[in-house]
Amino acid sequence: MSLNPHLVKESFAVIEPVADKAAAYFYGRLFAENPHLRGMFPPAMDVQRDRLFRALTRIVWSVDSPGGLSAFLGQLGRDHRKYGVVAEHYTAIGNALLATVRRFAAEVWDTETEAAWVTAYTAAANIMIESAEADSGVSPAWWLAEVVDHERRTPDIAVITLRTDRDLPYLPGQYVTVQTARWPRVWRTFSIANAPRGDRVIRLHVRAVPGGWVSTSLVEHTRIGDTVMLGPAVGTMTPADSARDILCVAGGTGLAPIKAIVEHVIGSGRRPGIHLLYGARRARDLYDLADLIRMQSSFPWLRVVPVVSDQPDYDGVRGRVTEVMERFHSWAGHDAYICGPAAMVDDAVRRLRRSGMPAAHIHRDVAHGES
Ligand SMILES: NC(=O)C1=CN([C@@H]2O[C@H](COP(=O)(O)OP(=O)(O)OC[C@H]3O[C@@H](n4cnc5c(N)ncnc54)[C@H](O)[C@@H]3O)[C@@H](O)[C@H]2O)C=CC1
Repeated sequence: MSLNPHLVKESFAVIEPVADKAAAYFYGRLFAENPHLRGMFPPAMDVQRDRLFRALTRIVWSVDSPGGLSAFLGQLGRDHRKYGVVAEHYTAIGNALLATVRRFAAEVWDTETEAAWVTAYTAAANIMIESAEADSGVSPAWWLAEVVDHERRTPDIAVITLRTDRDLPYLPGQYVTVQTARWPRVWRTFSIANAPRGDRVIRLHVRAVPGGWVSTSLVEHTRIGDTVMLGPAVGTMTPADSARDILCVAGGTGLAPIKAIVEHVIGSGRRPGIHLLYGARRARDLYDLADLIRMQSSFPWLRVVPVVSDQPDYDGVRGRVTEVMERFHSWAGHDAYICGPAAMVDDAVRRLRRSGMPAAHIHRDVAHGES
């Protein structure tokens, strides 16, 4: 059977508007047919449902660009080891998925569409299974990490320093999933805010999101000496191998991966000009400014520009960080790294593309929610 991306996409487009219902049906069916799998998932499934659809959407819409997709699936397969997922589970998940798309895309469903989904799912599952198996020979499924420092920089933002029990390999700009003792089986993603130094130290910037289980637990209920669990590092916004100058645009705690990338570039011995536009709603939310100013004073090629959007009496640069980015400078010839709220990242990419920056010079990660 050959892959037929068109049929997969066409049927998926019918499901997207009813994604919530389809995800609820998928999990209902999965657990009804395989009750033993329920224990692998958290008690509350809302975030899990969104995640499933975000991953599925990404897979389906890139099903005909196999290069990037197989890297994504490989990371997904490795990351799923921490849940205890093994090869047999993929059959159960595939059956539930097929039943779901068959039901919700009934208006366009036929035997050819079914064959296209079976082929696509089998190919995707095989990549995930193979990469998990290859990884199991060389890397643990998860890491334990001790909290060695916990700084409450604002009432709702903490900078948390962890030391992992074993080396956790990562590239600057990547992120990890975190589970706290307070919420077993609930994993949330956070970017690593420091470049790797071989000392097993990982720093996270966490904003306690209202109703966010893990973020609130990390900011408000975590102390030095506590232990958390981490999944493997994933993510594709990593430093480009280029000689260009660098534009960094960070919104709120989206600063974390940007800081890791800047640290890496400084440590690499290169001397590119780096502009770091750091946006926050109010001056007091510029929770890491003192550290960035220190970096700037030891590396004269770095220019940090704090930008405040929602405080009219602020006496520095005011506005949304993306607007300031556009009126500030010409960014032609730069590499851009962008991280923050999804709408901010989209807006920055749109403005840079409009100004003529090639897509290949714009580095961003597909939004990963924290809460
Ligand atoms: N903590 C972490 O490790 C990471 C967090 N993130 C994401 O970064 C985001 C950070 O959120 P907050 O700190 O609450 O930031 P925020 O909502 O306070 O926004 C910070 C700044 O971003 C800009 N901005 C916000 N919305 C915009 C829009 N619609 N258009 C243009 N510019 C806009 C403004 O300049 C604003 O001052 C979250 O969505 C989080 O998921 C991403 C990667 C890592």
